[in-house]
Amino acid sequence: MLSNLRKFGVNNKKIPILNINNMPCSKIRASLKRLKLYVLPGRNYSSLPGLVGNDIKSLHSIISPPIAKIRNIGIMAHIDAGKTTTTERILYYSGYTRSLGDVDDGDTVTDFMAQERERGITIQSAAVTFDWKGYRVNLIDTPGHVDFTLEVERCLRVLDGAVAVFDASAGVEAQTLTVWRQADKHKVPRICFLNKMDKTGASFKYAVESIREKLKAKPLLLQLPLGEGKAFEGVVDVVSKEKLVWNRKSEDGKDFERKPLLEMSDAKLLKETTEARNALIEQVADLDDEFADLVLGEFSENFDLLPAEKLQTAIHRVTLAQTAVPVLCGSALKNKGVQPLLDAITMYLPSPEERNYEFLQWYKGDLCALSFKVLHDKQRGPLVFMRIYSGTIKPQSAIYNINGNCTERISRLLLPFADQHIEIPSLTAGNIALTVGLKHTATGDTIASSKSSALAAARRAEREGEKKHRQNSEAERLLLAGVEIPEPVFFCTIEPPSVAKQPDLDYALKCLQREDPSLKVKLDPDSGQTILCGMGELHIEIIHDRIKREYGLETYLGPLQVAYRETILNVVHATDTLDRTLGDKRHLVTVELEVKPNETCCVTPVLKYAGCVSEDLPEASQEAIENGIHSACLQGPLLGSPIQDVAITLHSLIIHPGTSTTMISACVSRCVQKALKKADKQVLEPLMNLEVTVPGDYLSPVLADLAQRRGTIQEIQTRQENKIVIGFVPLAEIMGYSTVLRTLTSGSATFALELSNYQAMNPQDQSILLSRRSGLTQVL
Ligand SMILES: Nc1nc2c(ncn2[C@@H]2O[C@H](COP(=O)(O)OP(=O)(O)OP(=O)(O)O)[C@@H](O)[C@H]2O)c(=O)[nH]1
Repeated sequence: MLSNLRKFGVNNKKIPILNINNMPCSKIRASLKRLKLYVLPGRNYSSLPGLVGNDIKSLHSIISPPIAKIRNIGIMAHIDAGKTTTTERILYYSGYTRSLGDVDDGDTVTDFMAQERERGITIQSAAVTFDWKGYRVNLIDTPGHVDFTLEVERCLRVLDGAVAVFDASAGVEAQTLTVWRQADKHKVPRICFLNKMDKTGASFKYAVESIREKLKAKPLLLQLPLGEGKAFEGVVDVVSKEKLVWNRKSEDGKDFERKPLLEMSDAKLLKETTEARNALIEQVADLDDEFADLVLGEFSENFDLLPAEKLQTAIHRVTLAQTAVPVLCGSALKNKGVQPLLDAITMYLPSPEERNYEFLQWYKGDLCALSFKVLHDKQRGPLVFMRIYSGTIKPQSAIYNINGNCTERISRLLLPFADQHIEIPSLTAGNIALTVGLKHTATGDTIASSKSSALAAARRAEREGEKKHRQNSEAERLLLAGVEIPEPVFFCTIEPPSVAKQPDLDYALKCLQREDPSLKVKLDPDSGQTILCGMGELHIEIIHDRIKREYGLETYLGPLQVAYRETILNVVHATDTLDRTLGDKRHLVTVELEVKPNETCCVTPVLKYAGCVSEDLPEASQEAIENGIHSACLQGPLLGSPIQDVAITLHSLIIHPGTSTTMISACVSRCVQKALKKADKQVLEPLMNLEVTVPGDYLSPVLADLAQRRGTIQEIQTRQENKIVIGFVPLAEIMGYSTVLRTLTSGSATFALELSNYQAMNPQDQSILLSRRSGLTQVL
């Protein structure tokens, strides 16, 4: 049961999404860092400024807001859509910060990093908590760069709702699609914010259409813009039929007026808004039966009489059901439209209790939490951010980590509220907690109150699975709600400055892996070198930089290499015998097996036993066979890359009594390798979906360059002055592309990449690759 239980936590399914684009790493995080959200050494956490004396009531409302008033949200967007700017404004209007930050001013970030170094702490914010009109909002940092796909995925897992930010002049862009798909996967209700309405070329209509067409979503237009481009001055609230106009003299956008639209002064706008409101009511009524009954009953004659609150409640339900998405607009840079966005977040996005997390029923109110970010603080050790789904977390208490199968103790519990970290006595379901003292918990681990509580939950899940005739694996997935770990596609060697520093490097890598499970570290069995495997060039660069910055180690990276795979093209047979005497014991195994291409894609080999073998084979021997096959398939005969898409049938296995399982594994492994060597072999390379957005003038050089990179162009779309080139390109050909693209287009183009699949290399390219590799080997 326990091994089963552990499996719940490790959901190793591959998600084929990744993006390389050497943009600066998540600016949102940098901006949050700039907000001085860090733990000050030696700080007294027990009191909160602003609370006079024993203002227990205020403290209580800060620590335990009613769950219905909590919103756990994230902001997601394509690069440069304005996520950071919007976040800055949100934090400013909510009172979290006292001045408006400027994303175009890099100095402040550097200043902060200098401070960070001075203090010897590594605090990046994963979540900031603030209040807005009586609601508690936990804004969870979702990184903009999809080299950190796992981070995006992990954050989405703990969100109850999200704001998708769009550049109103570009509409839906490549990465919007990627994050939208991820949000779909995790069933996260969303609202859309069409930002940059002030920008030349901004088009509300175009952006809404692209949401409809590309995202296949039903936009609910809750606002209309008052002007576009330079003429943009505010928005019309369609629900309440008011116009919101920002005071031109107000530098920070705090000062705006809400005025009802009047027949006398706004006749045209009122007509337009009334039509938009009627359309909205009909649209919502089509999607929500309860609202349809209300509208058809009392208000069928005149929609104007329908109170705004009734419409808002129905929009909330529709948003929660994800049958449509509310759309708002504004300009974060010009400080317009952000306060109504905050209102919409609290009004339309769900509270934690409105999300239907199926696994909660198995915990029966006992503690269930997901660790979604681990940070290393030199003073305090690891700090773990947790989303509490059910039960209560308390300091000085033991918790059970299901993935790690270990019991750990939380020493302190902090609430990252406003610009403070408040030490608190407990935290309940729906909240985000920051725990101190957990030494083994890693990102993505699931936490229960005790081992017995976790086992009880697993039993309930299994019973439920049986009742519903469902695969147990599904119950496992739901129980733990783990974060899926994508397969890395890049790797390189990493070396410490001296052999004596190897243990320090191992320690640094261990800590970094706890924070970031998409970072894989291996030992090269031949050279003994440490190998780093990551999601992209930027990912590996950042890890390298962090080792230097946070652990004071100057390491050396080998050349970045693409993670190829191998497969075979024909059926092959092999037999092998291992006969060894160790001491007075004879170990004798004979294996006969067949290896053939598998019909469907499979990363790990499919193992079958021929009828005569399976009978009475002890479990330990079966395990030894699986281990042997697994280890043989880790290194293919062509490039030493993992073997995939093969099926192995064991025809005969003769084991001499007393033979150890290690010898069985060794013999099976050798026999599989023998078979693989005999087969016709094929290298598989990662093929990427590529989307380049380029001004029309630069299209030709971009296409010519892609042709040289073995790229295949599928489609070229036109979006205003830009061309969107959509196609495929092998990953090996696109390394360092951001620099080349910048040079080719004077920095005016952007691109997004996503892993499509692994595809067979053509014989010519394969032989070039193999000779290059063997050449390298000779040089070495
Ligand atoms: N005209 C205009 N520009 C904006 C607006 N919001 C942001 N920008 C600009 O757009 C650029 C990108 O803004 P960011 O806020 O950094 O966008 P982001 O989505 O966080 O970008 P990444 O972190 O790279 O994904 C900056 O130069 C901003 O000044 C807006 O409302 N109008």
